[in-house]
Amino acid sequence: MTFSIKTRQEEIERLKNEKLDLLVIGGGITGAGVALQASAAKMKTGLIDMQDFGGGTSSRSTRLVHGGIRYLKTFDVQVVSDTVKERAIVQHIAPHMTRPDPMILPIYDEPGTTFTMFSVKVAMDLYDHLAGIEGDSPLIKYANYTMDKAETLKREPQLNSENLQGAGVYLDYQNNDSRLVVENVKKAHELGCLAVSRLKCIAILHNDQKQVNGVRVHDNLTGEEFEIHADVVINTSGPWSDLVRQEDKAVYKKPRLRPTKGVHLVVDQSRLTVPQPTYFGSGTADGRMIFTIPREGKTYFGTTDTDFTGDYAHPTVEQSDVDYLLNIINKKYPSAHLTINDIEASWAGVRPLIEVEVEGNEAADAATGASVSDSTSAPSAVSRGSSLTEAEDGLITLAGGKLTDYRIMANGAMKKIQQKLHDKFSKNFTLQNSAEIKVAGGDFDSDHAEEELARIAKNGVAAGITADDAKEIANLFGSQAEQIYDYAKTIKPAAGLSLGETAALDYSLAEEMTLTPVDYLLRRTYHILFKSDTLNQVKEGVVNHMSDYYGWDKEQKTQYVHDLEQEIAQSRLDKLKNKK
Ligand SMILES: Cc1cc2nc3c(=O)[nH]c(=O)nc-3n(C[C@H](O)[C@H](O)[C@H](O)COP(=O)(O)OP(=O)(O)OC[C@H]3O[C@@H](n4cnc5c(N)ncnc54)[C@H](O)[C@@H]3O)c2cc1C
Ligand SMILES: O=P(O)(O)OC[C@H](O)CO
Repeated sequence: MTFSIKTRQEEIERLKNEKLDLLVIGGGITGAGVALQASAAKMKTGLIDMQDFGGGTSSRSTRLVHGGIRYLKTFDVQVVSDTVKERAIVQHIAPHMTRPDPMILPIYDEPGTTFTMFSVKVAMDLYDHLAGIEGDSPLIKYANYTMDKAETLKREPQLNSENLQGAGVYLDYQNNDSRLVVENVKKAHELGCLAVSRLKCIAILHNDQKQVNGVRVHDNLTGEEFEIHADVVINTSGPWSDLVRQEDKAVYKKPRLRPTKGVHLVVDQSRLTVPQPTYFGSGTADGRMIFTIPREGKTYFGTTDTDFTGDYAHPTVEQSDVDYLLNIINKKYPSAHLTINDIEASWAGVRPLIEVEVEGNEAADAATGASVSDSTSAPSAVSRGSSLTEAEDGLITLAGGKLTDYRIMANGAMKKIQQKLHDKFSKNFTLQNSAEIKVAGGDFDSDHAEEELARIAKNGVAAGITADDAKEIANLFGSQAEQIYDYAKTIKPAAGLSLGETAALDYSLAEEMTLTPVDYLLRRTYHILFKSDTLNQVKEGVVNHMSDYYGWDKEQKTQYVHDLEQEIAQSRLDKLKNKK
């Protein structure tokens, strides 16, 4: 019960009564990375999120740890240089989620193409060079190469052959974004961070010298409001960063973000079969590039990139998003003939793109060099860099960036926080090398991850769990699977769930601050997004088991079931399908 509803109240009492060195507002990947590094440096750290950890953009990405090869076209070389090197480090510290998965980049002779056969080879060579994939690199087996048209069609037969020139193949990594967040949060918590979800910052507090010294929060579970005091406060609220800065009424001047929405759609792999992740030009004048990615027996594809001014917590997939993506996919894979009825799941996320340079006396350090654009630029031309700023009253904001460079973004922020605690509060902390701090579940040999996860899964079978469940548990929870297998030895399967599913759920409730069925089925596991075939079988068992664990009354259980069914209906695009 180390990270659960049972510890949540205890930690709220500590947040009320103990002054922190650092408070982190926002528990997406950016905030989680800062909280882990601050806790590793033995700062008394608090991390709050108004939703579930990872409930924002960090569970709505393309689920890649990648260097953004297309950013070379907009000369975002700093972002590429940072992120392409960072991939191997993220794989090292989070090996159960970040897996090498070479990308095919088919080249078409078409309007608006991002690459030609010549430029894709130059880009891939630069990409590999920046990542050190050369010479005797342990990753040399993933060095890039090109394929001619025939080889490309042999590799990926469903691709449109018309105007196809060939393809590049280069290393990128698949990732489980939601679990990357929660494993960072769990590690931070293990290192002493007071991490509480469903706590919303509703005001920024100041001392007599008009310097930030804390926040007022609203507990979204209980309705209680209280203050949390800290020497330093950092705003890592992603797309909400401007809204949190607006709470800092004394110094807020203007927004700096240009939020854009990105949508992904999921079909069964029988409807669209791709052998490995594929990344190609949209074939339209918007300069976008689209991914098609195999995952868990499904194929997902995306993304759109459109300015977004809606509710950042509930970005929705619209008909125009579906039409855009299906039009491109059916052109690139002419034998697919996908329609909206083939879509089994979907998700929409909001990029926290930085558009406006800092203004006034804000101090800015380019964490990963957000090159500034203006509102006339196409969304895809806006930099994917991040920025680190400090307002006149001391509120620090770390925004933008990618999920891939979360660790180096946090590195930059930690140097500023360390300096501030030294200069203003005479507190000295030693920053740790976060490249060597494995996230929760990463305690196994990263250089032999596949073999290690297979070895771990065998222990699950020995505990009486089916081979499929044991493998899935190992892939999701990494070295923590051993704990789940131990659970399995002492419990009986819950109604409607297998022994493995029951043990994994028990673990998540006790050790991952999993508070709702949506937390579990959408973010801690792949059930809603990639396992729609069996979702109906497990969801009732999950709800009933959680209801017993939490002691929900009839009204609470009805509400959680309603929220879950709404999430599933939205993911399945029921509203759009019913309009047809
Ligand atoms: C469609 C799409 C695809 C992408 N694909 C990739 C990819 O494949 N690889 C990659 O590296 N990057 C990718 N990205 C970028 C990456 O997802 C984001 O850069 C990253 O997730 C941003 O994380 P964050 O922690 O800054 O924001 P978020 O994850 O949004 O976290 C901010 C958190 O702050 C919380 N919050 C907000 N206001 C408050 C408040 N007042 N009080 C308390 N909490 C608050 C929110 O609930 C939220 O959980 C993609 C982005 C999109 C949209
Ligand atoms: O921000 P974009 O346009 O690169 O889209 C996000 C990708 O899908 C993955 O990072």
